[in-house]
This record gives sequence, C-alpha cells and structure tokens, in this order.
Amino acid sequence: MDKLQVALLQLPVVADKDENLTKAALGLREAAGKGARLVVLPEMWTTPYDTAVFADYAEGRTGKTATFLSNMARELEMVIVGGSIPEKDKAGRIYNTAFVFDAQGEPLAYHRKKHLFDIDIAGGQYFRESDVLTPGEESTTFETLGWTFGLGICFDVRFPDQALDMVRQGADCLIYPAAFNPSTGPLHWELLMRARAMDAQSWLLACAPARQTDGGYVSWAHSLVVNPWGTVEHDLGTGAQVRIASLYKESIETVRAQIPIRGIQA
Ligand SMILES: NC(=O)CC(=O)C(=O)O
Repeated sequence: MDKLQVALLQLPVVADKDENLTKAALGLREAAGKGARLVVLPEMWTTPYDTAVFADYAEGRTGKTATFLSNMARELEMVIVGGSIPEKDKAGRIYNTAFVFDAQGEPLAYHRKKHLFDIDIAGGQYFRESDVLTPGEESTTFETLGWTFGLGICFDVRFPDQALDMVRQGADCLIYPAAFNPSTGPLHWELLMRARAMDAQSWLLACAPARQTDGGYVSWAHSLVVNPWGTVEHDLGTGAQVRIASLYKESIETVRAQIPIRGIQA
C-alpha cells in the first residue's frame, strides 16, 4: 500500500483509568470514521505519569487495557499502536510497554521501553523511571498493511543506534509514543524527532498526551508527523485532538535515492 492513512490521538490523560479508556474509544471511532488504517496513542495514557502509581495501574498482556485495544482493533478493523501502559510480568516486574494489535484484534508486537527516563535538570524536570521500572532489551519492528514500522518509546528517541537498528530491520516509519515535558520539550522534542526521521530517511510519528497543568507531570504535547526529509507535516499543538495524516512510500524511496546514505548506516 503506497499511501497509508494514519491517525494520532493526542489524548488528555486523567487519574481515572476508565475515563481514559472511554476517551480513547471516542478518539478511535473518530479516527476510523475518517479513514485511518493505523492509529497511535500516547505514552502512559491509562495512568498519571508518576512512578509512585505505575504499580497500581500496571496490567498484564491479557488485562483490561489489552482486551479493550484488541476489541477496538477488531471492531474498527484498524491497526492500533496502543501507546504505552505500565505492564506487569509474571515475576512482578513492571515495564513501560507499547502493545500493538492488528486489524483482526490479534497481538502484533510489544515494545518495552529500552532506555528508561532518568533525568535531573537543575531547576527543572526530575524523573527516575528506573526506581520502579525494568528496561526492555530489544529494538522492535513489525510489518502490517504493506509497511514495516519501528517502535520506540519516548526516551528511546534519544538513542540514534536504536533508530538505525530499526531501519536495518526495514523500517519505513518510526513510531514513538512519548511524553516530553516543559524542560526538555522546547529544547529537544522537535529536534530529536526530526533528527531521527532524517537519520532513518523514514516517516516518523510521535504521539503525546494533551497538555494539562492541573498538577503532576506536564506533557509537552505537540504530537508530530515528520516526513523522510525531516520536515514536520503535522504539529498537534497542546490541546486534545485526533489528527489524520497521509504517509507515502514514494517519499521514502525519493529521499533514499537522492541522498544515498544507506550504505554508511548499515
Ligand atoms: N518521557 C521520556 O521518556 C523522555 C523525556 O521526557 C525526555 O527525554 O525529555
């Protein structure tokens, strides 16, 4: 499929998990109604972004959120890249994990955030996911709808090697559910997303929660669609919204033919 309609759901995330699921359902229906074949949700969209509560919101691979995403994918016949949620494994370890379901509702891929978000900016953002989360170990790609997708989560975007791994595995489009913040957002968000799209010469989708300033972690928002030239095609700003975008295989081929760096990257 040379042209692919995708959607980004920049959701407002609240403490009530059921409310988050209800808003996601509305957004997914809207995206399906507008013709999206693949939809991306934000990082940690079922829970406040707070290490103190990740264990309370954590679920397994057949839990409530996975069941919801699978049912929605089957009903709407869309691929759902389910942002990320706190995932608890059988040993009780917790990961920041993206669940992907195909258009029949079957699990297609899982990505556990490889690079945990540990920063301490003087006078700014402090966060230590490693206090409660276990890092993943793999770079993740999956194939669907005639495209190959690479999947990372937020802090992973700071690691070019991981993006290039995904390109070596054939990625046409990199997807990053994410949630930058008012310290790092203005400095690095767009710069990193454009840089990874440029390195990879691929499309890039970054989906963040809408900005809310009523306490707790503040998401920078600004979900993005970046093309293989590194140009921003969509910037969703800060409010809640569903945005449809079109991706074209041809632009990947054009950039890779006109600026042939693949041999250097491999
Ligand atoms: N939330 C993250 O994982 C990363 C982030 O906010 C940053 O790198 O800044």
